[in-house]
Amino acid sequence: MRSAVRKVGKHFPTAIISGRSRDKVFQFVRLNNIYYAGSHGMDISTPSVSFYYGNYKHQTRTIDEKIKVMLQEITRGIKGAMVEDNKFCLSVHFRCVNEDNVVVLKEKVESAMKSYKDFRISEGKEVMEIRPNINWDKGLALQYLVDTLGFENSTEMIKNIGRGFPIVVSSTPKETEALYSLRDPIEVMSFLISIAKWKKDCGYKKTSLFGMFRRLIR
Ligand SMILES: O=P(O)(O)OC[C@H]1O[C@H](O[C@H]2O[C@H](CO)[C@@H](O)[C@H](O)[C@H]2O)[C@H](O)[C@@H](O)[C@@H]1O
Repeated sequence: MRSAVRKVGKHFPTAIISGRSRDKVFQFVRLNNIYYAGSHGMDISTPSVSFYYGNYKHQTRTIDEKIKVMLQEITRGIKGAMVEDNKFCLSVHFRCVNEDNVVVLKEKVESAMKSYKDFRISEGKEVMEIRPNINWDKGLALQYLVDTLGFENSTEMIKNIGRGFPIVVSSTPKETEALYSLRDPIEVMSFLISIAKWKKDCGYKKTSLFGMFRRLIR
């Protein structure tokens, strides 16, 4: 998969946008030719900029250590629950918590977070995301990348099509906004290899990217 992403990054500006910390995503992916946006898009690096943090004031952590300690205390009392530090946001995982305790955990976290108006809670896949209460998310991070960091071709593409080419990855049918779907990581990998090869061979100006998408995915 890494080699497939590297190939795509060679032919298209490529970004990985995640709720996880940027460092963690980089540890998984370990490629220098792509953009990374961690902490739900709050922490962005470009391929040309050193990945490592400098000692700059604006890079100080926004997550109050007090909140982390408080959430760790809550999860300690509930079997299977755990807190993950995503640098500019926190996750409270409940995948391994039994059903009855999930309700208890959610109530405790929601109640404790009531005193922290600068933070909000959103829910992911068996995870509560504790995020700064700012108007920023993965979608806005994508828009920022498209508008400012050398994704000019994508801007054109997204404008032309209206919504780009959203693809959901799921082995079962799902209600989503995505226009296309792939079943699993294996299909994702062959899709990535195909678009990189397609761009290498002919470039999207010579043939329709839309047509290519239609051929490659459902
Ligand atoms: O934005 P994403 O890249 O989709 O990140 C969202 C969360 O991903 C991780 O949690 C998810 O994967 C875990 C297994 O690795 C799973 O246990 C959990 O239920 C999933 O939600 C990550 O650990 C979280 O911090 C992210 O917020």
